[in-house]
Amino acid sequence: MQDILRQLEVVLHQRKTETPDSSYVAALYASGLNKILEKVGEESTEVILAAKDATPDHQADLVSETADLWFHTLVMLAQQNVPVSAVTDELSRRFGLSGLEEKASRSKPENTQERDA
Ligand SMILES: N=c1c2ncn([C@@H]3O[C@H](COP(=O)(O)OP(=O)(O)OP(=O)(O)O)[C@@H](O)[C@H]3O)c2ncn1[C@@H]1O[C@H](COP(=O)(O)O)[C@@H](O)[C@H]1O
Repeated sequence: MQDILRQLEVVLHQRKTETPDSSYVAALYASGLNKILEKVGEESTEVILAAKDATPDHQADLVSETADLWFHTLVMLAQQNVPVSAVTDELSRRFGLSGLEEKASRSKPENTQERDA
């Protein structure tokens, strides 16, 4: 895993014992899961808008908005006590596995779908 993700994860867990007035992350925890999820949704929209921006220098905005989204996603994982390594391990497990093949292995035969409906 990238060092910055590891370092940030340590800080995010440390913030659980700090006061909201001294830390943005502690303030998010104090506001609760819904506020954290709201931020994840908000930052997702900002990433989409930055990616669709047609100006020549929009890449800097896209990088910044993606960093905001990743950051808030990391806060969500920490709040839920899900280690970042669980996500990177899952990506490693999928590495080299065709998305199309994986999707095909998930779909049920038609007659089974009808029976389960
Ligand atoms: N990487 C980040 C990081 N990225 C973005 N942000 C904050 O996320 C917020 C982004 O939200 P918005 O753009 O919507 O701005 P906003 O209007 O201030 O947000 P709201 O008032 O709507 O909640 C800003 O306040 C940013 O400063 C971050 N805040 C903290 N970190 C890391 O987390 C560590 C701990 O932060 P503190 O808990 O504040 O010490 C820091 O040392 C950094 O490493």
